[in-house]
Amino acid sequence: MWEAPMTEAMPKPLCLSVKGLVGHYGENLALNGIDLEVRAGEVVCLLGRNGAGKTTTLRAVVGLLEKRRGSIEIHGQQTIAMLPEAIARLGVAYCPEERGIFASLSTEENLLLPPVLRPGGLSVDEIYTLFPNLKERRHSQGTKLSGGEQQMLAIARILRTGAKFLLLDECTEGLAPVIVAKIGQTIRLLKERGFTVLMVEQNFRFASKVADRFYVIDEGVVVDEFRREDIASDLARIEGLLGL
Ligand SMILES: Nc1ncnc2c1ncn2[C@@H]1O[C@H](COP(=O)(O)OP(=O)(O)OP(=O)(O)O)[C@@H](O)[C@H]1O
Repeated sequence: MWEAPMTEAMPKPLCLSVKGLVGHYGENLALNGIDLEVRAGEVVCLLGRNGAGKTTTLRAVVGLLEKRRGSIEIHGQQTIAMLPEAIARLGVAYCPEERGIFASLSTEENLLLPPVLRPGGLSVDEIYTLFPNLKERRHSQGTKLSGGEQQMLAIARILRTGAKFLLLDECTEGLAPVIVAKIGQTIRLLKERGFTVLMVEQNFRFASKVADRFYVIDEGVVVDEFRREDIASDLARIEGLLGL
């Protein structure tokens, strides 16, 4: 049967589609109807002031926010009522702001901790090729690692699980500019290798170099969106929105 050829104009398949997402912490409304999309292979960034609802959005996508309603489709599958374990098996991994490195375990033990949930994950050797620092420090205890090494480890270990859709929460927070640049290189490399990334970032300068598209969240709703190529011509308005 004849099939239409793939053209550049054809959009990539949807990795994530969020519609009317409402989320609560107890009685407190944190998300008030979030709508957003992430396509396969994109790097998408959530921006916004403190307390806007960015982290809560990531937590809702991976099923960690218990009180959530609306629609969250991952690779076309409705996940709003699914448990975190089942969502993880769809190939989604979350790297939280606090990184979650176990102090009493070595770098390598931390690396081997998350279970492999799908085929296609990176091997330990591939991870060490990507992060030579971690190889050098593989026998060091988690707490002996620098902040940058801990962040690299937190990203590296989710690459083993087979997840191809990565949710990164403030992965540059508190890190020196040289390490921030390294994390930028890592995210670009992951994109080249076919990973999809949804990230939360306070550091707009950094995000504007790595992300393809942006959503601005305020008081639990998306109030604006733009593409990286729009930034130069629309900088004053964007900085105003972000309170920069
Ligand atoms: N564990 C929690 N319990 C109760 N309320 C919470 C909790 N975590 C966040 N909130 C509230 O939910 C709202 C959204 O918070 P969220 O952490 O998603 O914001 P954010 O945009 O990620 O901001 P930040 O950059 O400060 O992390 C805020 O009003 C916050 O106070």
